[in-house]
Amino acid sequence: MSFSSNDHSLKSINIRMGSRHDKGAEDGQQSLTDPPSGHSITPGDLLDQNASPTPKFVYLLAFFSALGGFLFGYDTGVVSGAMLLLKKEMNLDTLWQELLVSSTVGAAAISALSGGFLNGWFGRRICILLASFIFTVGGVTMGVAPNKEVLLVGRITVGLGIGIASMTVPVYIAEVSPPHQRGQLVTVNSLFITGGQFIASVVDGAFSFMKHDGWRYMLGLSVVPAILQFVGFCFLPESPRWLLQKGQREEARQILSQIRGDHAVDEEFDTIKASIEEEEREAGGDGFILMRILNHGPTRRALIVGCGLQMFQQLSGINTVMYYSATILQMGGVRDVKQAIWLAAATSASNFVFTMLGVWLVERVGRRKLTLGSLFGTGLSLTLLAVGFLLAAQSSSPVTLHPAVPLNSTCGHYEFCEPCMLDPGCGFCFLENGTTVYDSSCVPVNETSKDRAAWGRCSNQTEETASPIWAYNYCPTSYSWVILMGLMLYLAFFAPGMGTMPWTVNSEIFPLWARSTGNACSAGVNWIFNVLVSLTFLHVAEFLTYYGAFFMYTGLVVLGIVFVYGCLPETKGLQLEDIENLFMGPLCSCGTSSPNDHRHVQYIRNSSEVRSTQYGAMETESDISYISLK
Ligand SMILES: O[C@H]1[C@H](O)[C@@H](O)[C@H](O)[C@@H](O)[C@H]1O
Repeated sequence: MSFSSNDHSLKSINIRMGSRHDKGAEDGQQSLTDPPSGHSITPGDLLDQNASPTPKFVYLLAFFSALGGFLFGYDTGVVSGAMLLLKKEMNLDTLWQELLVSSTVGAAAISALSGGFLNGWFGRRICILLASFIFTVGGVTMGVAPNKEVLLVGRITVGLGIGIASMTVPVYIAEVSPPHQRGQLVTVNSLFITGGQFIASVVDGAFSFMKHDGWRYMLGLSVVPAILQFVGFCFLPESPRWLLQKGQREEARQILSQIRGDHAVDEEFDTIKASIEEEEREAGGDGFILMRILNHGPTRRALIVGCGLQMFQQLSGINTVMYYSATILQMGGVRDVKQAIWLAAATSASNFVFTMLGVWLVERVGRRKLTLGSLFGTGLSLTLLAVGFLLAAQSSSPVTLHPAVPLNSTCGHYEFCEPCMLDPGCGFCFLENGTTVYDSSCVPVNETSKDRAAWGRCSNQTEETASPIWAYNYCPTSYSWVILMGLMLYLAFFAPGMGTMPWTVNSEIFPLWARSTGNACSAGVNWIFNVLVSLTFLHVAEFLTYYGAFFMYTGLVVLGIVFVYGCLPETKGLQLEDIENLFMGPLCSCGTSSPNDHRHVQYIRNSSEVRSTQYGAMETESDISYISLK
């Protein structure tokens, strides 16, 4: 017999065996420590529902909750297309445009942080209902907004909904899913996020022809999934884990049986119950939850890992790349705005399609390998993007015409397109013949609409092909194919891993008492870094140039690789109640706290007599002799 000490897994096995034994004794059933003669119990037996097909009800729950992810994606994605129409119709200046975009993300950060309290107190179901109600109110407000102020209120309202949904939905799905499918089902929520972004870009394209009021449909249509989710959740149950934590045992058992279909739920029910008691005992029952998380080693380490993952997700620059895709396409010669909108839809379609790959891979390769592989590819693609921008900058078109510009403008100083476009006050006005640029000038941008110059040839944009082209924020280049390839590769690598795993992993690494607060903090970190990265991008580009900015993101991704390699354990296939054990050791164990694929736990009866194991008895050496870890 061989035994390698792994007191963490022993502790959890101990909980299960002990509690199962108690139950078996009470009900006069056979206990787990009393397997049929000659049968050795494997972990598979312990989680026997793992091997069985998932009842359809779980899919239904996952679908209705993931509508929250859809709304998150839709409301964050739809605004770019709506803005093209809004800025003309409401005559919005840059400040208002930025306010309407960033207020949603800012509100999401605040509500995600406070959502932890709501979630722990009122439960997952009420929070999802609340989020869909808020989404509906926000959608109606935006759809009927008579002016920009009301529109801003609508954008802030949907932001509040997004924050609550973003932290509640993954937790709810994780808590109702069977362990062997948890990763996949939670990752479906990310699929719905990118699906929402994709549908938003299609809706943007479809309504872009409606110069008057098109934006009302774009922004207002979000009420459809919001109402669907609200109605659905009126009939769907609360998470049995949350109910058990609140002491509502009978309801919890009943819902667990309903969710698991025909499968016996005693085992799972007892495991959850025993570990709630154990966890509460270990972490100390009283006090402010965030303080308890920080004072208790395993949860403190889980919080660092969860927040770190969310931070690196945003520092990888996803929203810059998505936002910037239309400009990248313009650089490549797509000058028609309508065509650019449709091609931007192709970018979000790729993000969506590659997220599907993540859903497929998560239970096959596991969270750790998927995240590491994704980060590695993301880093390489960012390097390619940076090299593309570098080549474009080095072959930047010269300024050939120097019209007199006002004294207070810097635009007259530039000799090349590159520094001209990096100056937020200027744009590049040029004519082209095939790929040759000629008659080019650097002129001030119109304060109210960046789509045209303040004066001169490019101040009156027409659709005619012979008229000069106005390039704001970009330069024409023949290296756009390198950048485009970088963009596609970026999405292919980012979406399946870094786009999805931070949400999935966070939903499973916290013990029940810390789950709401832990997820609130990590989702809050995600939204805060989302605002930071999107708001700073243009300034960073101004100081470091575009290629400098993308090299900087590459550097941040390298830091992310070190962090993930060092600190992210594998959570695949484990019961939620076991995952805390992975954080018992030091913060960074380079994956060694992951369950070892080759180690097999066997429970062997060493006598024909039925052994009555008591709760906690396995900690003595003689008891351990009943287990062999190969
Ligand atoms: O996981 C999502 C997804 O990758 C989205 O495409 C992105 O816009 C969000 O910021 C992110 O949290």
